[in-house]
Amino acid sequence: MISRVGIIGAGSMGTALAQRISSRAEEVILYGRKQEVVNSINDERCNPDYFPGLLLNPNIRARLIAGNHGLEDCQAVLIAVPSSEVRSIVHAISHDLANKVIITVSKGLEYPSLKTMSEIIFEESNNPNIVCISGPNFADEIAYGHIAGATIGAADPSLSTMLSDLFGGFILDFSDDLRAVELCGVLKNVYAIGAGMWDSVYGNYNEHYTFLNMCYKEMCRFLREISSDREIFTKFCCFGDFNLTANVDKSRNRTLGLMVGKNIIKTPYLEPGVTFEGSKSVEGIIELGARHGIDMPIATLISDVLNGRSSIRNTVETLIRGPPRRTSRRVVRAG
Ligand SMILES: NC(=O)c1ccc[n+]([C@@H]2O[C@H](COP(=O)([O-])OP(=O)(O)OC[C@H]3O[C@@H](n4cnc5c(N)ncnc54)[C@H](O)[C@@H]3O)[C@@H](O)[C@H]2O)c1
Ligand SMILES: O=P(O)(O)OC[C@H](O)CO
Repeated sequence: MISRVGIIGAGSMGTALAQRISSRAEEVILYGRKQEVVNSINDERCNPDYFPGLLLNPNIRARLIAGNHGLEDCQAVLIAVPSSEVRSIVHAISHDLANKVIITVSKGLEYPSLKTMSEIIFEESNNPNIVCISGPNFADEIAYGHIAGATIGAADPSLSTMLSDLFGGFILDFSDDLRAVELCGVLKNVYAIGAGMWDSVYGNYNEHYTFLNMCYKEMCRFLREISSDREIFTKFCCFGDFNLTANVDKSRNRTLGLMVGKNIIKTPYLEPGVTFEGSKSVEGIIELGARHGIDMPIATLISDVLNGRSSIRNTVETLIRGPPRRTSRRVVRAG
């Protein structure tokens, strides 16, 4: 039984999971960067930055990440920061991670190493007891106790059993291919951006679901090559999270695609404080596909638009009609 859990990252997902699992643990310590947020969580049981209206459970305590006091007393540590921060954070707390279960929820890929979060965590901590939790999981709905499915990805089945109780509030499925579960979360963010881009040009239902099917086909082609779990396609980390993020405007990745497609923001862009994981992992997913001999035309087009190498309309035309054919042009001279 895991009685004390440390959660690194007092953001939307860290706070939401603190609320959700604190009903199944003796204590949850939420580590944040801002003293005022730590004070608010401890004094008013509220995280004003993310869930100002939510009264947090009384067994959630907050501490500053600096010094990570109390982490040594936790049986499990959950990493809930943007993927770009995982390596530096795990490196900083690695001495406190021995003999613990480490849980990652970050849906990103390190570039240019192309390593997943669990690969980074193992490199920095030398602790193999790593589990990924991933699925159709908007943090606010997690925080407010709504039903949610999630896949527990773990190479060691005993870890899945250990976490089944802690995450018993979720509807769970399981995979022994931890890396494949993580890569589902990376892929779905990329295609969510693409769905936003597409829907900014095409608003009909047939067009929307035609593109969604094209994305899911490419995602499954990738997973067939890299996943040892032949059932991954129907699991919450894959089908559920792909559909949630690509279809729902609450998704930051889908919203990014909509804003780019509507020219509301130009790329490359600086979005301080907002976690857009897909834009940081699209290049890595294309390169990882290439390493496995997998062509990723849709992810490539998404990258082209994100990086200003193509417009969304050209992208759509290319998707529908294929690359432009070279036709011999007869020049008719005027006069
Ligand atoms: N929000 C969701 O619905 C959701 C659901 C599932 C998974 N995730 C994943 O969880 C991860 C975290 O995303 P989020 O949505 O919680 O982002 P967020 O922007 O809501 O919160 C990120 C938090 O991490 C903190 N942080 C950033 N760098 C840090 C550092 N170096 N040290 C300590 N704290 C640091 C920030 O201050 C912020 O509080 C992402 O990979 C995301 O894909 C998010
Ligand atoms: O807001 P997004 O696009 O980062 O998606 C959040 C979660 O990953 C949904 O499962």
